[in-house]
Amino acid sequence: MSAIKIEHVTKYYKPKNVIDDISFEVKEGEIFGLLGKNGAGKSTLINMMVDILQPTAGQIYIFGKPSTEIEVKQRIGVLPDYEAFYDSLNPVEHLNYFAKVNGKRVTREEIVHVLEQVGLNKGVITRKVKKFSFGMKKKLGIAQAIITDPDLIIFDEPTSGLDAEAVIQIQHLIRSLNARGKTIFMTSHNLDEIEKICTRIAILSDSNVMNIGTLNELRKEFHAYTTIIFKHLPYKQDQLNLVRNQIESMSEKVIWETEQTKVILQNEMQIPYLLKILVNQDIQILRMDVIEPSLEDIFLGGFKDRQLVPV
Ligand SMILES: Nc1ncnc2c1ncn2[C@@H]1O[C@H](COP(=O)(O)OP(=O)(O)OP(=O)(O)O)[C@@H](O)[C@H]1O
Repeated sequence: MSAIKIEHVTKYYKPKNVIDDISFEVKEGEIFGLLGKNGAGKSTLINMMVDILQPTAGQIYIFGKPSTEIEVKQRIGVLPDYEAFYDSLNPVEHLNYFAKVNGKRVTREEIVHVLEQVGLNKGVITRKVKKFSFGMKKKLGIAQAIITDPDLIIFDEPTSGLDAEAVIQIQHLIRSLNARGKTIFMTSHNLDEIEKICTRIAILSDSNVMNIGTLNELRKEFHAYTTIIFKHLPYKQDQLNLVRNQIESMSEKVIWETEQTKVILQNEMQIPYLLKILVNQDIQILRMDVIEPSLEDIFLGGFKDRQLVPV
């Protein structure tokens, strides 16, 4: 069953649709990453999923039921893009109250355990939230998203503003929640993070999900370039002439150096052909590296019809 099903959803904010007729599904058990530039509509979409905002048109289903149903809401935990804490409570009191309001009883031990998981240790959990730093509030928001043990957890930029150690801790937590069967839907501006953690990725652009897939599928879809770098003994002059003609006829771009050649290919299926050229000309290869395009190359390189610029 799909954990999230978005069907022809539109959201109009004067003077235009910020989300314009988008449809996609997130399967149970996925870590699904939503990418988009500032203002692309990621938070608007999340707020519609959790029924804080109503779509202008379209339907959203969570675990097969309309997202407006109360029993569905109880299966979702969310870290929104805004803060909603009671300043005068400490984090233990806050999570206890939050869980109660959502119809779940949690023990103090469970709360302390969740706070530890997000990096809020015993030293700070008796402090009032109003004294918390930005990063501490972000961690509390993550704790709030998971305290009721929901099946679907939605994180809007879970690691933005956190220090490096906390980022690693939260990424580890997201993976371990997923390993326990939780479906994760997250946004992030950290492309390395999305690349590292997410099983599938959607790119939201101009109010439409332009593309969805695994990193490998996106690489193919965006015609991302593969770079081959090989180190070799210096070419002899006659070798160089022959190799140059053949490689330049198959490659987007070649950078020739005395003992290293960098070949940019549009298609990894060209690699065997490249190897054949080198072997036939008896080039003495010492080392070879294949550099796959990263999510950053894909995202910053442009969308479907704009191909990436080779480096
Ligand atoms: N209440 C509102 N009224 C009018 N326009 C709004 C409202 N909320 C958001 N918008 C507009 O909708 C668009 C999408 O905003 P949204 O916050 O969803 O983007 P985002 O992808 O989450 O951006 P960021 O990465 O900066 O958080 C923006 O152009 C924003 O100005």
